[in-house]
This record gives sequence, C-alpha cells and structure tokens, in this order.
Amino acid sequence: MNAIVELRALSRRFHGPASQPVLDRIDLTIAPGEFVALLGRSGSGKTTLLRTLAGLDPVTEGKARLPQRRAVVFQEPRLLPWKPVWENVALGLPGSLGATRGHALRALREVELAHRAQAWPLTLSGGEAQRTGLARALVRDPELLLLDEPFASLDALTRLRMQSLVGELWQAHQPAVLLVTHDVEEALLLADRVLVLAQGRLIEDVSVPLPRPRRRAAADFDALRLRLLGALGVDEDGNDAAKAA
Ligand SMILES: Nc1ncnc2c1ncn2[C@@H]1O[C@H](COP(=O)(O)OP(=O)(O)OP(=O)(O)O)[C@@H](O)[C@H]1O
Repeated sequence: MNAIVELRALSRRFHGPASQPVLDRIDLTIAPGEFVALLGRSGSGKTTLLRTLAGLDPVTEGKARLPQRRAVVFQEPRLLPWKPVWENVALGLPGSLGATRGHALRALREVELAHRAQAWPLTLSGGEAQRTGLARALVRDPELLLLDEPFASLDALTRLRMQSLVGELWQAHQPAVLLVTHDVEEALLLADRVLVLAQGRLIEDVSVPLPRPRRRAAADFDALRLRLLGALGVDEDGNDAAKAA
C-alpha cells in the first residue's frame, strides 16, 4: 500500500516493561498528502504519539516506518531569541547564506510574515511567533508535517486565521499532516480523517467526507462533531458525559 507513515503494534512505556503503556499497540497508516487530526483528552498520549512520528522518541515496542523529511510545529514556537526571525527559519538548512536566506524569506512570505523577517523573536505577537514556527517547518519541504496544538495559546480570532492558513498551506504543498488538537471543530474543519486516542489506544478512526471549504453549519458537520464528542466522552459543553448523565 502507498503509505508514508506506518505504525504496527507500536507501544510506549515510561517506567519499565511491566508498567501501563502510554501508547498501547497502535496501528496507523497515513497516506501521502493526507490530513489527519488526532483528538484525545489530556494525558491520553497524543504528544507521545506525535513525538514518535517526529522521530524524537525511540521505538522500543512495535514498528514504525516514517518518511525522511519531517517537521514539527510545537505549541510554543521555541525560537532562538538572539537570532532574527529569518535566521530562525533558516537554521540548520544546508547551502550558502544567500540561498538559505532566500528560502527563509520565501517561506516567510507564504505565512504573510516577510515584513518581520529582520525582527527579534521577543517582539513578535503570539500569532506571528507561530507563523514563524510554521515557516521554519515549511522551508524544510516536509513530507510529514506534525502540528502539536499549534493554535492552543492564541486568541480566538488569530486562531481562526491560523487554521485557514494551515489549510491553505496544506493545499498548496500537500504534505501529510498530523494535527494534535483538543478541539473537535478544528479537527473537522481541517482534516480528511480524525483519530481519537483514549488511554493510549486508538478508539476511533473517522473519515471526514465533507466538501471544502468546510462549513460548521452543515448538518453532516454536526453529526460528525457529536460522534467525536461521544468518543471523547464529553458533552457539548466539554463536561464529562458520564458524570453529567
Ligand atoms: N517523559 C515522560 N516520562 C514519564 N511519563 C511521561 C513522559 N511523557 C509523557 N508521560 C506520561 O504519558 C501520558 C501521556 O502524555 P502525553 O503528553 O502524550 O499526553 P497528551 O494526550 O499529549 O496530553 P495533553 O493533551 O495534556 O498534552 C501522561 O500520563 C504523561 O504523564
């Protein structure tokens, strides 16, 4: 099968072989260019799974096949404060200074931040810092783009703008994407497929056959939203459904 990511019976434990696994026999295949969202409650193992896909954590149980070119955008952009924005984007790229600068500026243009190329990271707004993080990922032309709640600390309007920017960049470059999020609507606005992780196990794998651009008002959107909230075990206000019942 034509897959860019393949996990087979992948487990991860943090405290010795007898401990409860944080990831429990995960099987997952992602196709090239596919946009996958990963939902789960706090502590369900989302970041641990993303770190495994990023190649940041070792695979100790099971198998993982990953593409060569991977890039991660974290919740906090982790920029080096002593380097201007463009140098943060260019960091570690092969090639001459002139060439890497050109690549960085092109990526900054794509995230609508070319005018801040010379700025110091500490002078950026939260949304600008996240766009810098996105540019730093894009400039590596990733086959797999991993996004770990990249919009979580942004205000509501900036978050909406960032969501549509990520959608546009994905359509333009077509990397496979794994977006970790707490937000069911965000998952349904962006993803081809939504996974739900609970206590380290993938308990849902739902295709999102809705036309793009997605509309929250569509009846099918709401049906999927309720299904995913059900899988997460929360009601529409985010309260624990079992407790509320
Ligand atoms: N390095 C580590 N050492 C020990 N335990 C860890 C480590 N990293 C994660 N864990 C534990 O693994 C579990 C899953 O953590 P993870 O960060 O993957 O969850 P998450 O779903 O991303 O949570 P959140 O939504 O709160 O970020 C948690 O119980 C966490 O305490």
